[in-house]
Amino acid sequence: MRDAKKRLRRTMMFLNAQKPGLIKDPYIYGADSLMLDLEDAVAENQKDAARFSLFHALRTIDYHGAERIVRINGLDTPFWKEDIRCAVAGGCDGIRIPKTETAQDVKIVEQQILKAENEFGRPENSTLIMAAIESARGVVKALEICEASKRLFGIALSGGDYTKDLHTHITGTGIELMGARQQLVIAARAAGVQCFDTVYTDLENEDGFREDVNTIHLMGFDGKSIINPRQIHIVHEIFTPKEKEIIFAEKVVREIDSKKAQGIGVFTVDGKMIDIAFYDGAKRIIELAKASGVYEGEL
Ligand SMILES: CC(C)(COP(=O)(O)OP(=O)(O)OC[C@H]1O[C@@H](n2cnc3c(N)ncnc32)[C@H](O)[C@@H]1OP(=O)(O)O)[C@@H](O)C(=O)NCCC(=O)NCCSC(=O)C[C@@](O)(CC(=O)O)C(=O)O
Ligand SMILES: [Mg+2]
Repeated sequence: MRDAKKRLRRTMMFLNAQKPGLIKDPYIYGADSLMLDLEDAVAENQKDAARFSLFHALRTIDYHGAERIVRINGLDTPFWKEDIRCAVAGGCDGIRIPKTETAQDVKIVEQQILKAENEFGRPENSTLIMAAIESARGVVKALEICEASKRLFGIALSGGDYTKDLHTHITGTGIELMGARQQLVIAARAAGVQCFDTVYTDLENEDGFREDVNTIHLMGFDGKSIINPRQIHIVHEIFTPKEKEIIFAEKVVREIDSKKAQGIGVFTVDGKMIDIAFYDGAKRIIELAKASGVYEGEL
C-alpha cells in the first residue's frame, strides 16, 4: 500500500460519472489521476444512473495506468454507502470523501470500504482514501483528518465550498485561499501524506491558471485538482523539475556525499552555500524527475 500511497499525482482530473462520453476514455489526456465524480457534478435525480455507468466503466475499461478515484456523495446524504459499494465492487483505486470535517468521517468511510471489500472479494486494504476539506472546521481539524486512517494518502482543498463557508468567494487572486492552503500543506507534511490544491474554474484564463499553479507549487503542494484536459500540460510543466534544477540537485547530492567522507560539513556548489539540510530536498527533486519520466542520470 505504501508505494500506491506515494505515487505521482500532479493532476487529478474530475469527470462527471453521469456522462459515458467522458468516462469511456479520459486516460488519453494523460492526467496522473482521474476523479470519477458521483457528487456535485451529478444531478440529484441521476445518482443511480451515474453509479451504474461508473461500475460498468470500472469493470470494462482499461484506464492505462491512470489512477481511478471515485468521489462519493457526502456522509449527510442517502447516497454515500451505495456509492462505496459500487466503487469498490468495480475495483476503483481510491475513494475521495467530500466535505470531510473530522477524523470520525474518515473512520466511518473506512469501515464501509472494508465491508465492501469483504462483500465483493476484493483484497482488504486495497482501496485508498483521500479527504477533501471544504469548510473552516475541516481546515482546523486537518491534522487529525490526515492521521485518521492508514489508507489515507492525501487531503485536498476544495475552494468553492470552503470560500462559501468562509463568507467569501473565489476571486482569482488566491487571497481568500491563502490561510487554508498553508494550513493544509503543513498538516499534510506533519502527517506524511500528500496535499492537493483546489480546482481553477476559469477555463479561458490561462495566465491566471499558470500563476495559480506556480503559487501552489511554491507552497509545497503535490498537485492540483483540475476540471479540463487543457489544464493538464500546464500543471505537469510546472510540477516537473527542470533540467537545470535536476543537474544542481545531482551536484548537491554528490558533493554532500563526498564532503561528508572528508569531514566537511559546509561548502558551496555553484556559489551557493550547501550543508546537510539541503540533502533531502535535492533527493526529492531527483525522485520527482524519475517519477515524471525526465531523469536520465545515475543517482
Ligand atoms: C467544464 C466543462 C463542462 C467544460 O466542457 P467543454 O466541453 O466546454 O470543454 P472543452 O475544453 O471544449 O472540451 C474539450 C474535450 O475535452 C473533453 N473534456 C472536457 N472536460 C473533460 C473532463 N473533465 N474529463 C474528460 N474529458 C473532458 C470534452 O468532452 C471534449 O471532448 P471532445 O468533444 O471529444 O473534443 C468540462 O470540462 C467538465 O465537465 N469538467 C469537469 C466538471 C466537474 O466534474 N466538476 C465537478 C468537480 S469541481 C467541484 O465539485 C467543486 C469543488 O468540490 C472542487 C474541489 O474539490 O476542488 C469545490 O468545492 O471547489
Ligand atoms: Mg465541493
